[in-house]
Amino acid sequence: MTVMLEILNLSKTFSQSGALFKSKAVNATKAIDDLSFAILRGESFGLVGESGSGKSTVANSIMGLVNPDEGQILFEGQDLLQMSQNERRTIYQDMQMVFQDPYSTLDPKKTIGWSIMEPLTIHNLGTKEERKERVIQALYDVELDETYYTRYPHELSGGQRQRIAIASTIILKPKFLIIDEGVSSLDVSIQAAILNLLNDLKEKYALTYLFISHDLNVIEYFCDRIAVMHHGKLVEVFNAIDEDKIEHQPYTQKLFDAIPPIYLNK
Ligand SMILES: Nc1ncnc2c1ncn2[C@@H]1O[C@H](COP(=O)(O)OP(=O)(O)OP(=O)(O)O)[C@@H](O)[C@H]1O
Repeated sequence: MTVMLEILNLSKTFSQSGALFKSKAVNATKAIDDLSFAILRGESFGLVGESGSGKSTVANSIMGLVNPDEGQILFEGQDLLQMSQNERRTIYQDMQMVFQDPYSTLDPKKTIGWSIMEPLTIHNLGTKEERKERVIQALYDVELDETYYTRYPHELSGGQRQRIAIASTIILKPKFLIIDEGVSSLDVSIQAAILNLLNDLKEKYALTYLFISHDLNVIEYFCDRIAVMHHGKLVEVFNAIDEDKIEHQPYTQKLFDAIPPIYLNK
């Protein structure tokens, strides 16, 4: 398999109180610290770590929402950090992110159809009729139907809202999808349904996933390879299938030990 996305020596420090304190280490948080890993085309790559370990900073750096201090982010060999705004805009049709809280990303005053169509509108893709057709296709892709086109976010359950968030990313036909805590706020049975949907979409559209969660149990179920982060650093990367055959780093073992026994199907 070829490499789709490569992170090389990426670092980001946030100054807590603005530029005034930038030079004082005590007021700065090193959110990511010399991080390197590669995601292969067609895999589901998991990034796991406790809250504050730097996972969202990695996702936000990839999506251009955070400016890293150092390092490279290579997408199909091209460094995103060296690109112009225009070049990035084009590449973000191939890379999309499903955010943590779908309710906050859906405009409560707009119909579901409008929200799913928005990326097509922003990128000025297709005629009005073609856009509507693509929205309806995207609704069916996430196992909803066209009656949702005219509904509003408050009429939907958490799981349905997450399906809408997924529909509004796959409508651009991306190659690479980041899912940041995409199922964390959902009940366990709904989580499983969304994960199964993501697996179906992966197959249908040949997607590659970066799946981010603090929940090792979910990551282990869904991902092919797993990277563990702690205090902004990479602890280890391993194949999910080898999970119980290898000796893990103590921090990873601690995360495994914290999984409640009811979730362990061994
Ligand atoms: N915009 C910001 N300004 C200041 N500090 C930030 C900012 N974003 C993140 N941080 C800090 O960087 C560290 C890493 O945060 P990040 O959100 O990347 O971790 P995370 O693993 O995704 O955690 P969570 O699962 O809680 O979102 C934390 O200490 C956080 O407080």
